[in-house]
Amino acid sequence: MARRRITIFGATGSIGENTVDLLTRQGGADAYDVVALSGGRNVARLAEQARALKADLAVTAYPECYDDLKAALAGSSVEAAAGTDALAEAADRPADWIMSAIVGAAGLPPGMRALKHGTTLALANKESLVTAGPLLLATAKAHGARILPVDSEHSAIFQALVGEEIDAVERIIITASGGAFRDWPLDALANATPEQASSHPNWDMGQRITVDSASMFNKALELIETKEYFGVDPARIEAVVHPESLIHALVGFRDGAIMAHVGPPDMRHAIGYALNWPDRRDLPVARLDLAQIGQLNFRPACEKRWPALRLAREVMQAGGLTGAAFNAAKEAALDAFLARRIGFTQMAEVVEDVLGRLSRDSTLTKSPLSLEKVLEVDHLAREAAAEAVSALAS
Ligand SMILES: NC(=O)C1=CN([C@@H]2O[C@H](COP(=O)(O)OP(=O)(O)OC[C@H]3O[C@@H](n4cnc5c(N)ncnc54)[C@H](OP(=O)(O)O)[C@@H]3O)[C@@H](O)[C@H]2O)C=CC1
Ligand SMILES: CC(=O)[C@@H](O)[C@H](O)COP(=O)(O)O
Ligand SMILES: [Mn+2]
Repeated sequence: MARRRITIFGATGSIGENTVDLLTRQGGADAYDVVALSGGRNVARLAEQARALKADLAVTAYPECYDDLKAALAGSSVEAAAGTDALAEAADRPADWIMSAIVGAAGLPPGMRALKHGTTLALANKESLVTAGPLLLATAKAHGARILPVDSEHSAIFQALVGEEIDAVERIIITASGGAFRDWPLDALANATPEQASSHPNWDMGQRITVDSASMFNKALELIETKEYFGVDPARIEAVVHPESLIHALVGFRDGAIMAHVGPPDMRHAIGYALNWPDRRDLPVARLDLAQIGQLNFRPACEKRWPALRLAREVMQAGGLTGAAFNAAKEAALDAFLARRIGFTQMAEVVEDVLGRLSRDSTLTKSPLSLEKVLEVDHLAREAAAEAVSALAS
């Protein structure tokens, strides 16, 4: 088999590090041609990864970090670059498999750009589908590109659907751990701190998705992601709380059968599946001892405790650019919570407020979907969220 050319956007993050780990275990620079790695502020780690994998190019998203990256790469053959244009240029470099693992809406433009070259995009960045799902899929189709899901639930659904027709699907169920505050009394949530919200019961992930897990905004994004990627009617998509995070998703078929994907909470499974697809290779993940586990638990995902789930239903119903507004408002609310400007439960209030304001005219539902329009709505929603945060914080 020809050596594959690989690029990783977001290499220094949690998904990025797991991807680098798998590539290294599968032969690293001896087995792959690493085209480009991108990171943000952690340029020391980015340079280390780029040297180890003999990458052609290392890009930091931040121009002010360029000098440090250049210095960290001194004496190596790795080219250094910085900024949004450099990310776009990295996406233009021919690659066979690209990991999209930047966090937030910032991950959308490089992924979109890469799809125009007909690549395979391993998509961890769920925000791309939430903000611009139909556009992303249409771009992939128009350019003969492929999108492979990496989010654990969506990889699980994808695997459960191998050999099946989507018409045979009756329901899709994604599981939710319930996050850091699953067992907290409802009235204690308002005083939850960023430190408390930043600890996940089962998964080791970046801080932002970990807090989103506690607020259920992660599951809200994933409901929308399911609708966009698999094209299933939202009424057929459910979330259920499963505290053990061992079943990642279940697909129910019209004959009543349910196929569940079971595995340890280790993202190297979903990343490795996408990396080796359509083959399966040995992966360094724990093997489950079901007798030892003994039992698996499930409980309803309560919309009173987690209003993000109700908001996700509204977003799926409205469609169009509503997902872009929802995600941007959520990102701004999360920033405000992490900065201690608003409380934990106020994040959902901010998002609901922004959706209410931006839905007053038909911009979100009637405008044609383009990258420019998504970025415009993203900007408007962040402005509206800043006002909502100021009102709550004053
Ligand atoms: N972590 C997980 O297990 C899972 C994550 N996901 C999704 O994968 C994506 C990545 O998550 P995760 O790895 O946890 O995130 P991390 O915060 O751990 O990593 C994010 C990566 O993006 C870089 N980055 C941050 N901000 C920007 C920006 N504005 N522009 C360009 N690059 C930026 C970071 O650089 P640096 O650190 O150098 O500053 C880092 O490389 C998210 O969309 C998340 O929802 C989905 C399922 C599971
Ligand atoms: C690993 C992964 O895919 C995360 O998105 C995970 O689902 C987070 O756990 P929660 O179920 O707590 O949101
Ligand atoms: Mn997930």
